[in-house]
Amino acid sequence: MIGATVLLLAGGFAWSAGWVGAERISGGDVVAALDDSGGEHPGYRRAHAKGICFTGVFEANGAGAELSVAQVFQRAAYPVIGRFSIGGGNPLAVDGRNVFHSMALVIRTENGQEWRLAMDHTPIFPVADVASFVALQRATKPDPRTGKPDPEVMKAFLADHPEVRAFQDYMAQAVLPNSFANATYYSINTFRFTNAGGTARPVRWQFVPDTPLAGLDKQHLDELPRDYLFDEVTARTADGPSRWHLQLVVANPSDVTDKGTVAWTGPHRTIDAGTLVMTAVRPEETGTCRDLNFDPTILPPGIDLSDDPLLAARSKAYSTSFTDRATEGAGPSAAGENLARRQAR
Ligand code: HEM
Repeated sequence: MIGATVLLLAGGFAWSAGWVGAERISGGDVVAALDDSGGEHPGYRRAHAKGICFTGVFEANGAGAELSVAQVFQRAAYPVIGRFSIGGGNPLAVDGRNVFHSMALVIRTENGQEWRLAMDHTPIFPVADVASFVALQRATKPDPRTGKPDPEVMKAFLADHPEVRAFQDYMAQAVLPNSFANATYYSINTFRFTNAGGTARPVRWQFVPDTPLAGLDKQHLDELPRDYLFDEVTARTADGPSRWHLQLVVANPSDVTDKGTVAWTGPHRTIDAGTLVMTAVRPEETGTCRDLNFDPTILPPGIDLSDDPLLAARSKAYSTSFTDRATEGAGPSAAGENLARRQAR
């Protein structure tokens, strides 16, 4: 369990005295906390710094229109810009040690609508609000003496945040996908979908891969090559596309919609809205994803925010991170023909 905790929190998260409520925590505060915990890496995303761009299409089958008027659910193929990443702010991170495998997408439709999505391969998140996120950074900040989080600080954090237990329990038994291509990517947060009849429903979604799931050996994660996941997806894509089905999951009346820490369990009405086809992968310097902010609150008409407070907090933090890195100037690609290889030369 401790191993899972340390693994989960290794992405680098911090804290600042005097933050007493989410309303007082700005995007700048969150980014300062990320920098304090994970170290400063100018020119990179403050979280999910190590990533690779991809392109493809979303082939909508029309079924999603039952839930939302967004054009992206009308039967057609829409171009996609995407990014695979691992959590944490270190662009030189070792893939195997990182808990989050992530996918971000921008899907544009010809009527000018745009849907930006940033998803993790876990169905739930460790914390439900931004104050807890900041506290998590502090708890997981490496102690300079050991290079690991201080167990006493972690213990106090977990005592104050029992909601983290659900994530720890999930991670302890979950398979850690051995490819970006065979992971399921979850919205985690709930959104509100409105259809042409004006009916609004809380919805979470997941992109479910056609590629069968296979796991990394959790006992030997440290032995994986640094860029294992990124090299694997690059080689795999040279051989052909990978596909995921977009499953829209409609809330049951008893489901929690304002906490990404709580899973929706049991049977749910689920609509397969179409297929994401990922056709090409490129390093950030030559791809088209680096200078995008995958703010999950940029939504087309027919998809709105829910009552989950994490969404607005994410928007503020992503915006500050984006502005900071734009001001600093982009660093070399962290994966693909990458920074680590250049430094080794
Ligand atoms: C309070 C909670 C959260 C905070 C403060 C936060 C913070 C951040 C920040 C600062 C970035 C870098 C943005 C940029 O420079 O473009 C980022 C990226 C990202 N986050 Fe979060 N995040 C939170 C929750 C989540 C959740 C719940 C998910 C998954 C559903 C998620 C998935 C991602 C992904 C996939 C990226 C990388 C996007 C890309 O490739 O550009 N985050 N996050």
